[in-house]
Amino acid sequence: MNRTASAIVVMGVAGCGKSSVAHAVAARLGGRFIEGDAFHCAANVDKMRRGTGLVDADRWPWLERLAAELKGASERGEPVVLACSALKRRYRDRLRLGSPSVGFVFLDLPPNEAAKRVGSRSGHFMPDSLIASQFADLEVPVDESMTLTVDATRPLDAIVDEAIDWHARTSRDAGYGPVAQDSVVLTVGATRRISPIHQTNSNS
Ligand SMILES: Nc1ncnc2c1ncn2[C@@H]1O[C@H](COP(=O)(O)OP(=O)(O)OP(=O)(O)O)[C@@H](O)[C@H]1O
Ligand SMILES: O=C(O)[C@H](O)[C@@H](O)[C@H](O)[C@H](O)CO
Repeated sequence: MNRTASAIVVMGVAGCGKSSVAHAVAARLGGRFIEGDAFHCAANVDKMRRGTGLVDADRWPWLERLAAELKGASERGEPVVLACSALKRRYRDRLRLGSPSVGFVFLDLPPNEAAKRVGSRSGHFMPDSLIASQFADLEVPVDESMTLTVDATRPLDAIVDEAIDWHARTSRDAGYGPVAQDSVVLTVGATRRISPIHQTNSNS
């Protein structure tokens, strides 16, 4: 990895494949995998296990911890791939704050598929009754910097290949040089630049 996308956040609703994809992408890129769920406090996990969705106040301290992880990694030049729901635009902007070159891979999965995946796994705290609230909170990334949207119904290997290819292309486009602050918005097959990066970040 290089400083253009020193960190990748794999995002989306419960069950969309964040951990599976982030883990595989980290292994392919030689980066560190971070499981965002491991940074939730016990109260948050208990809340979800009991069938109540998290609200902003529950998520902010968690996002602060994850943002600190990304910032530290960015300062050390350590490549990382984080699995984190990052459902809302302002959550993603918080993660961008300390490491502006972070890229996002949004795993786009329909609600029925997410419910099926969450319902069929065992030993996880997340009940499928919370899928509706995940989609209620989800703000799909549109015109956000360094963001790839992937059809998460595709096989895992194909998704990982797409993410790796996107990372390579954004890195090549940025050329390691003075354009590293540019934003690259990629929707499969089409790349366009928006510069500088802060023009595309708003606090919604
Ligand atoms: N592309 C895929 N196709 C089919 N099944 C998948 C795919 N990716 C992941 N899965 C399966 O879906 C389930 C959820 O995957 P995973 O735990 O990676 O998602 P997640 O978004 O991290 O979930 P959560 O945030 O709820 O922990 C797992 O059983 C996993 O094996
Ligand atoms: O922001 C949130 O509501 C949470 O991070 C959830 O997305 C879960 O932790 C995760 O998906 C586990 O199923």
